[in-house]
Amino acid sequence: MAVYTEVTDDDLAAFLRGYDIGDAVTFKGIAEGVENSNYLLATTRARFILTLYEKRVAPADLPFFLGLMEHLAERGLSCPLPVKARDGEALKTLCGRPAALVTFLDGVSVRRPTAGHCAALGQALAELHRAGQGFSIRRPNALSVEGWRPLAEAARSRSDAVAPGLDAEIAAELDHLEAAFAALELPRGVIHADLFPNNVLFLGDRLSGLIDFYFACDDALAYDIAICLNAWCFEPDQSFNVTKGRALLAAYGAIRPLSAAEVAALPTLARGAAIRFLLTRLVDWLDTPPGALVKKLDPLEYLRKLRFHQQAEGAAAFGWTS
Ligand SMILES: Nc1ncnc2c1ncn2[C@@H]1O[C@H](COP(=O)(O)OP(=O)(O)O)[C@@H](O)[C@H]1O
Ligand SMILES: N[C@@H](CCOP(=O)(O)O)C(=O)O
Repeated sequence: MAVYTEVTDDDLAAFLRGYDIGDAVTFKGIAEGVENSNYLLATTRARFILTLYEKRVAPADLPFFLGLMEHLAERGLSCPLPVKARDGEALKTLCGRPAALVTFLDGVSVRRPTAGHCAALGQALAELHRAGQGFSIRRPNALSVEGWRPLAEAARSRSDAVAPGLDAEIAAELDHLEAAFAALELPRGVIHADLFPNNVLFLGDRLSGLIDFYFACDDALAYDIAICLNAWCFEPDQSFNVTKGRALLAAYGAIRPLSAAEVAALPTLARGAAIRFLLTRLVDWLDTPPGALVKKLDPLEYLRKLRFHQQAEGAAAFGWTS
């Protein structure tokens, strides 16, 4: 579920008086999502998403997220556009939480992406990276390599209960990745950092929008590709689908060609992307109390992806062809 903060009809009416977007017609909580409280609002003029930012989103980061969506939308990317209130501000407070309205995007996310979906995703990711150029606010990636060991420490005494030997396996991988990442020098820019299938909308086979920019940050652009290869191109049996990887990489490269250094770095970046989601899922797995309504995501799915990358040799394992 993703309605942590209940908004009453009176709260909503008072909130909407600050906007010039018509009167509320329907208002309902959205079950999907993990981080924030989301509501679908239809007014006499249009549909919107109302988000109340919950505890994992630092209020100091909100100008980055909202400003980024505005920057990308102005450059033609199909992403939510923050709606400004009568006072010109997009960031407001509602029920004691930071809150914002953004435009609603049509489309549905796909559960089982095809190679065609992966190609559309690769193109949109490259377009996002291009459109992000020139965005003036900086946000370091708190979940890049410097952030992984603290997560592992937070799980440490308990991770072997999730899988025997997991703590030692994570520690050895972090030793490897900390050295490998330190040696990378790659083009950087704004990345989405969580562009999983649930954050990409399609109308039929056409990609209609990208959502959920609340992990976006500055990092190596190719790290975003690695996150997507992990999230889009593994099959339910945990085999990597090279056809999907090739489709994603080729479509990305047609818009923003990869440098030789980026191609060479893909296996390392994919290992990093695997441990990043392994660790955040592991901490959530261990810290979420029994009976909580939030759906817990399986950390071991990402352990299996990590093991695949440890065995893989070069970017050809992802379907890369020069
Ligand atoms: N701008 C939007 N247009 C259409 N649907 C949206 C939009 N933003 C969010 N949603 C819907 O709300 C759900 C949760 O949003 P999301 O930003 O992924 O939440 P969280 O950050 O809490 O994970 C999405 O899966 C999607 O169904
Ligand atoms: N993509 C992450 C979880 C974050 O969920 P979202 O609803 O914010 O996209 C994972 O799979 O671990």
